[in-house]
Amino acid sequence: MKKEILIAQVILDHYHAKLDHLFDYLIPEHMQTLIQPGMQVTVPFGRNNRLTEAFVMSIKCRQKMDQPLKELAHISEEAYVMTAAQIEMVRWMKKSYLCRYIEGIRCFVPNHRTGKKKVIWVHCQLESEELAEQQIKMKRAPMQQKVLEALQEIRHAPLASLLKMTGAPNSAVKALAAKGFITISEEITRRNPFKDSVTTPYPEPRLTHFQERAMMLIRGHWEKKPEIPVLLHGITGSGKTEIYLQLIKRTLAQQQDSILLVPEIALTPQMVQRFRGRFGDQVAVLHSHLSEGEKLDEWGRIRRGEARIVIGPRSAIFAPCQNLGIIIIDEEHEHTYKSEQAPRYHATEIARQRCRLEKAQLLLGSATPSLESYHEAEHQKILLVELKERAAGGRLPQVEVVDLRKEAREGNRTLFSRSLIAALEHCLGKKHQAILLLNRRAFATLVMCPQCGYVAKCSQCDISMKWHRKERVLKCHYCGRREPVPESCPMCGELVSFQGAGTQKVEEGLQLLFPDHVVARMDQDVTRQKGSHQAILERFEAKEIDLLVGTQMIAKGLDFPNVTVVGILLADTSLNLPDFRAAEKTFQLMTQVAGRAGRGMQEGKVILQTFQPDHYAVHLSAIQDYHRFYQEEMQIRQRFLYPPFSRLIQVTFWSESEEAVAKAAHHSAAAVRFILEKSGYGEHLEEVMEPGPALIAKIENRYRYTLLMKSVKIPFHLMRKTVKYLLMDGRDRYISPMVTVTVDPDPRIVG
Ligand SMILES: Nc1ncnc2c1ncn2[C@@H]1O[C@H](COP(=O)(O)OP(=O)(O)OP(=O)(O)O)[C@@H](O)[C@H]1O
Ligand SMILES: [Zn+2]
Repeated sequence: MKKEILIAQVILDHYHAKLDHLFDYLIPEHMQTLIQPGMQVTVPFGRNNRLTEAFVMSIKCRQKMDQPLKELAHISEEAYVMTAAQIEMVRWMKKSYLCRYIEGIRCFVPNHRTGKKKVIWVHCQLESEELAEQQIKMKRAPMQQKVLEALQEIRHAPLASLLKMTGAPNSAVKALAAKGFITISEEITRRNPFKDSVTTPYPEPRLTHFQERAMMLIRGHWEKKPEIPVLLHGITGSGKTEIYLQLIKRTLAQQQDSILLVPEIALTPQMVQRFRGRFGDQVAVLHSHLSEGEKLDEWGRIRRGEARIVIGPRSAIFAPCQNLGIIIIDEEHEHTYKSEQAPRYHATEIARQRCRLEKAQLLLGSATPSLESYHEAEHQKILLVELKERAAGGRLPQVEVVDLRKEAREGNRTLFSRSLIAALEHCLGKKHQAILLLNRRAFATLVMCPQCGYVAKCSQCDISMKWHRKERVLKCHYCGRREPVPESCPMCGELVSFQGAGTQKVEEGLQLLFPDHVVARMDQDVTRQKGSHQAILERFEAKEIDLLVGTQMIAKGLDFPNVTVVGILLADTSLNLPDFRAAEKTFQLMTQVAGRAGRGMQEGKVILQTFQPDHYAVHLSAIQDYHRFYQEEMQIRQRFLYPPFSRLIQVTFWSESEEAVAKAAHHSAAAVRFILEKSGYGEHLEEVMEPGPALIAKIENRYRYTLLMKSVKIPFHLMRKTVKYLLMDGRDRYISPMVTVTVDPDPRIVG
């Protein structure tokens, strides 16, 4: 009988585009019983057969070989083996996000180069009486005496700390070991990211009536339809965290793993504290502030099932849980769940795929769900469960909208309206605290009228137009439309370009207004250092800070019952972003930050300052009417065919030469249109928009152009395939080597 030939199909551990495909290697006989898909191997590659790391994606059987093949060199036995589900996910990611195999693989198998950390321990071998005796005998060796004295209490200690504690030299320890009084051992220790923090227990409260009901609905639903996700829409302060805790407790009881995603872990120390307070060491955190060693160790604990609860930002969705029971995504609407680098995945999509493949359950939670998720709930693709009351008893804060146009007409051109100052005085008088939000992400220069609040918008896209200083025109960066800069406001009077003030200016202004109170600022400038977020939040919690000023990083998740006033200094900064999600983002941000007020027993008050008090996102967030906002916004999305009524693909071109980048963008658009026309979609070519300079037209001296495609009539997968075929695989024909191209299917940030 003829023997079968076993062939491993591998992906090389290389990021080069030309190597992004499967390579066949013969599996030598002695490996045939050992090898499995998902394993890490070493293969000879290239003309001089350099040994290269690779991953086995599949194994196939052949009767004969079509061509001579090289043999696998080695199986890395200690390395992580991807599961079948993970291999399938990698294939799916490649197709969906147009990334390379290795980029997908590296999400699941991090490139941990640091080995395990070894620590030398000293163990005392003497019983306490004996020890005391020896100590007396050792008068002439005071250093050895000191070491023994230290060990009397603690019995075991890492060598390094023992030496530090006693001031003794290493020779003293060696001498003691030679006498047999102590032993020395080398041990692998876990680098614990929580080693310096104290965990206070977080006792389980009695669920409120509404929480109880929500739990029942969720559990009942999953008993019948475990594959259908749940959207938990709970108002701010409604106690969603407690629902997460309880669901995870059940999962734990079934010996299964849980993943809880949070938008940004540094901003949510309270969440981690609560989970550690309830579940202790079974909680692992994965995030970018951990050292490589800490990351590796946490990863190992998860893989071995020692830590069954994983908390982390979007990348934690790839945690190596081997028996996944549930994934919970808190603040599911947050844009941080979308990766802005290859692979450009969305954590919620990955979660869905993982849950499907690993038979786990998925819960999305938010006070302001993304339109996409709510839309799915409306169409029964996910189950909507609502929490409409605050858990701790308080009510939602009252919101006062302040019209800054009126304030200006009446002579107050400062950043602080009279209502805001009055509210802050009242708040501080009662020894309460306040949060002030200034969203500074206003990098686009807009044309706006401070008299009436008018903003120049594109008539085709309903997006605010960007002012191009050099060319003296207004441009829509979606469709490329150009318009002259109006000399005067078409609504009333004079036009000025709008400039937002920074948080630092606000901080200074507040300190002048309230010289006897402590003002602090939290934004990216102050929090670049590791742990500084937490330090500020701890001071705020300890009431050492009265007024906290910040960017949107203070809007989320914070739960401080003593905060009774929230000031939103300028709602317009995010409202005027040239992004079709600007209204949605504003509504979410306003609602979230307003939700920080009055979470305890005292009533909260919110002052929302704006030039556009009549904008639906502003007044609907003021009355906290999510449902009406959803309906209004959906009408606009439908009229202009934005997601969820279309799917977008964004191609970005980068180059140091503006000419090259413009040429590449235009050639690419033409090529894509040409193919789509050939495929029979000639009537819908307007779905491939005119390319133009990106919202941030130049970064680090490299010019950026974007090409946006809006799939409505042209099928999304066809568009995606066309883009991949032309602009990625065949890019050399249309695009100069000076230009870098990135493709983002379903972009979250457009521009
Ligand atoms: N069953 C309960 N009984 C008493 N207090 C509760 C209960 N559940 C939650 N709380 C308290 O209610 C407060 C708000 O809860 P939590 O922080 O979970 O709100 P949330 O829904 O996550 O809100 P947000 O979206 O604003 O972050 C917390 O201080 C929490 O301790
Ligand atoms: Zn336009």
